[in-house]
Amino acid sequence: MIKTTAISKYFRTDEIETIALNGVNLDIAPGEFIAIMGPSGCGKSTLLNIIGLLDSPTSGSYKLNGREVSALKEKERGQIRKGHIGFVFQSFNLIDEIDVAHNVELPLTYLGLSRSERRKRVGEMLEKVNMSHRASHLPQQLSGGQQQRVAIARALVTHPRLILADEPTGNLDSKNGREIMELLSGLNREGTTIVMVTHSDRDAAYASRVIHLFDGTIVGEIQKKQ
Ligand SMILES: Nc1ncnc2c1ncn2[C@@H]1O[C@H](COP(=O)(O)OP(=O)(O)OP(=O)(O)O)[C@@H](O)[C@H]1O
Repeated sequence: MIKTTAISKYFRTDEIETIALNGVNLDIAPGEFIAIMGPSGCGKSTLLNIIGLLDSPTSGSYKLNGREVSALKEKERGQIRKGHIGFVFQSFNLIDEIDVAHNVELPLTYLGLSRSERRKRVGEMLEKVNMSHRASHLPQQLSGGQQQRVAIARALVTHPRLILADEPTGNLDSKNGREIMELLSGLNREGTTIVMVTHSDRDAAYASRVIHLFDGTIVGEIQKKQ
């Protein structure tokens, strides 16, 4: 599903050049649950952003479902993202001014679905994350764990085959964090591929494979026995 070959990413600001990724080779099959770990600044978010087509590599090849996507223009990258990739962030990134149902509906407005189809999907997703009873609340009226469940519903509403999560439990207490991990784990069992950046060994324990990054390079990998 995901194949990167010798991916590198340099950031240039004035005179300083930062090498965020340095020759990353990664092969992820459909249905895997990957955790990416490593110290602060080692390139985890950069790698996730490239996998999610939010950014392009400076060099190297990235094939998503067999298609070379490393050098696509932002417009094309956006089109692939819209229907195929769901994002979950540490800070939830919900829109404060609109209620839960409208937040979850947002990604569907770009897909040209009818209003009734959109409503149906939003209802299904809120049920899945156990948030139907809060559909007309504003995000700020919810706990952190509830906001993250809404964010996951929003990531799922387009039925993506790939979910990318950047420290999804980073702002949650351990009980809410565990609930979010159980939710992601259940989605993975249903067939969704998940790539997650995490600092937490407890969260990484849910993954089928853990990849360790250091200074922009993969330095180790642990495959769990099934
Ligand atoms: N837009 C940018 N411009 C310049 N440098 C950047 C940019 N984004 C990231 N970097 C640099 O690239 C390196 C990798 O950053 P990245 O955010 O991928 O690390 P990370 O492993 O996710 O860190 P953390 O665990 O602290 O979130 C860092 O040295 C960072 O300062």
